[in-house]
Amino acid sequence: MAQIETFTIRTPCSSANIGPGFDVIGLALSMYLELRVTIDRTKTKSEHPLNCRITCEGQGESSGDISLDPEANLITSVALYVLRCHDQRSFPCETHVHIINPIPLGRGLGSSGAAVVAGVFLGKECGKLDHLSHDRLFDFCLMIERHPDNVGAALYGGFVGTYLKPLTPEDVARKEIPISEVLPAPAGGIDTGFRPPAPPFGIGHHIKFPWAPEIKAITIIPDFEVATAKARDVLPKEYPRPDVVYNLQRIALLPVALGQSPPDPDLIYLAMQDKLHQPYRQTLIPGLTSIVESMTPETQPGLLGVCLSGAGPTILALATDNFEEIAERIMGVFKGQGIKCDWKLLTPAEGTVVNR
Ligand SMILES: Nc1ncnc2c1ncn2[C@@H]1O[C@H](COP(=O)(O)OP(=O)(O)O)[C@@H](O)[C@H]1O
Ligand SMILES: N[C@@H](CCOP(=O)(O)O)C(=O)O
Repeated sequence: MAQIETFTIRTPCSSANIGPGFDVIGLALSMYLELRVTIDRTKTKSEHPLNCRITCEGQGESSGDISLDPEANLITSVALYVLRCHDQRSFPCETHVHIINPIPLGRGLGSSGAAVVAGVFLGKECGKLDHLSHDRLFDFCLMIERHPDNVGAALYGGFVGTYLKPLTPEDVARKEIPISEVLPAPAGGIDTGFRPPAPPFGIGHHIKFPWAPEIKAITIIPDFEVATAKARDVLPKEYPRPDVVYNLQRIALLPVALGQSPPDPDLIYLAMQDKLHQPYRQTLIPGLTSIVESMTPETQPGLLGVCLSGAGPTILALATDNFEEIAERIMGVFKGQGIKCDWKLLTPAEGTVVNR
């Protein structure tokens, strides 16, 4: 066995929902979280907690939002969860994880989903847990990120529909245990012999949809964060039946509409409408309703459809042309609310890749 082992893990960001597909649809996009990992097996003792040194560059580096404590950092705490479910208490001595993160945090581009997916792969690689398939890793992800759309896209790549299998009552109880029992707070798990609950088998599933090659994703990223948990708290517990039917009608169209080449702008525009989450999130994202309602393929050549990306505040506009003009128009609405933005043109991406 090589004494110094190195590998990289590359996980895409994602845009979830794409309008009506709340907690179902995900699209992996071409901006990647990368982990550069070195395991120095010549060392027998480490000065770092849990044998792991973390360094970080990119988003979250200067703000301190990405913790360098292996039990607090989302990526390494997820890796520890996988390791501890397999009776390995810590990282191999001595592990260095360098995080390169271009994905803006708390903006609706799946930064936490990417961190969770990269984390399960990190646990698998560090623990030499070769028997863990992608589908089993998906189970681990769903014990942490409890909606499957972002993690499904980040893990498998492309344009995916995700769904949960009906579980036995015992397995439902195991899946829904509090997150604090899956990822204990720092110090809660160190050397206590605590063995976290392993996920039930076969929780999450996915299906890949086709994506027309002409369609590109314009992401308009406002300079403020909306924590996904907060954006879920503003949603109602119950919905009027006409609103549910409205979304069901559109979700039946969406995967077909986005797979057809050449794309039909009117069909896509219609298929990207939503009444289950966007109207409620308007309270957290000034300008959202105006952006979604004021732009159509007729008024904006090249535009196919526009929606909130994930829980926001990023706006996703799908288009075939005139990308800069469309981005400028959306940024203009945010500017009217005193909000600065950045924008990026992205394309569908493959799922997580490990390179050794
Ligand atoms: N690369 C990363 N490393 C560690 N933690 C991360 C990373 N990316 C995201 N996170 C955690 O996830 C949080 C953002 O999650 P969330 O509110 O779900 O927003 P998003 O829409 O970006 O997924 C961050 O504040 C941070 O705690
Ligand atoms: N379906 C979820 C997706 C959250 O995505 P994120 O990128 O904002 O984490 C939701 O809409 O809450």
